[in-house]
Amino acid sequence: MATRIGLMLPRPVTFVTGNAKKLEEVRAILGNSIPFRSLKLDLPELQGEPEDISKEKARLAAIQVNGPVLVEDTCLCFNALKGLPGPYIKWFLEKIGHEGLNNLLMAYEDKSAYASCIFSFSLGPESEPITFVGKTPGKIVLPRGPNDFGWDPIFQPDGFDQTYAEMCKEEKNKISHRYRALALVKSHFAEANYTFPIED
Ligand SMILES: O=P(O)(O)OP(=O)(O)OP(=O)(O)OC[C@H]1O[C@@H](n2cnc3c(O)ncnc32)[C@H](O)[C@@H]1O
Ligand SMILES: [Mg+2]
Repeated sequence: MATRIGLMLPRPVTFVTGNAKKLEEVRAILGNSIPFRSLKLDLPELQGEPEDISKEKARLAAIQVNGPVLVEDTCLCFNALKGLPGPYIKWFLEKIGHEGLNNLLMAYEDKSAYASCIFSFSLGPESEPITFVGKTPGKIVLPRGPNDFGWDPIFQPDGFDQTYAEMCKEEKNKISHRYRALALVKSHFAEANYTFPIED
């Protein structure tokens, strides 16, 4: 059987994020399937549509790293608010907290929401990033469970009685928006058959 030779990447892939919890989940989900190193950088984020924000982050990251990069942007979208706060969830969470986020939906019967994770992968500063989107539908509830990662206590995925925060990590990582997006990233890497230089 002929072996397909994949594109040899000039450097290992760098996952750029300023968020330690994201990194922890990405490590747990990817395991050894895609070798990567991480770099803690909080990149400036454009305003606009989630895919454009994620792509722009990858462009900036690829310039800083001067090599292949993976970044992700996470959104929490309320259906009654036509997808808002969406990519602005970080600032909403920081300013108004879990209670304020619940209050935003007070005027609406519809408490449904979805979490989405948009990974962008760029081969380097000259390349157009490719995006991979994973979504998990659910609803916004009063906070339940440990408060150690973002809006986990107020998001209850459909089909479950627990919020993300109440679930054990393994369970969240089997159904999460991040897991679903990373499944697409993994398929792309398998398809492209990239080869990586040995880390020095
Ligand atoms: O450096 P980056 O990767 O951008 O990390 P960040 O913390 O700035 O993250 P985002 O810009 O994607 O903003 C998403 C917000 O949602 C939070 N968040 C991301 N993933 C989450 C998850 O799985 N569960 C709960 N909160 C999450 C995160 O802490 C932020 O407040
Ligand atoms: Mg950010």
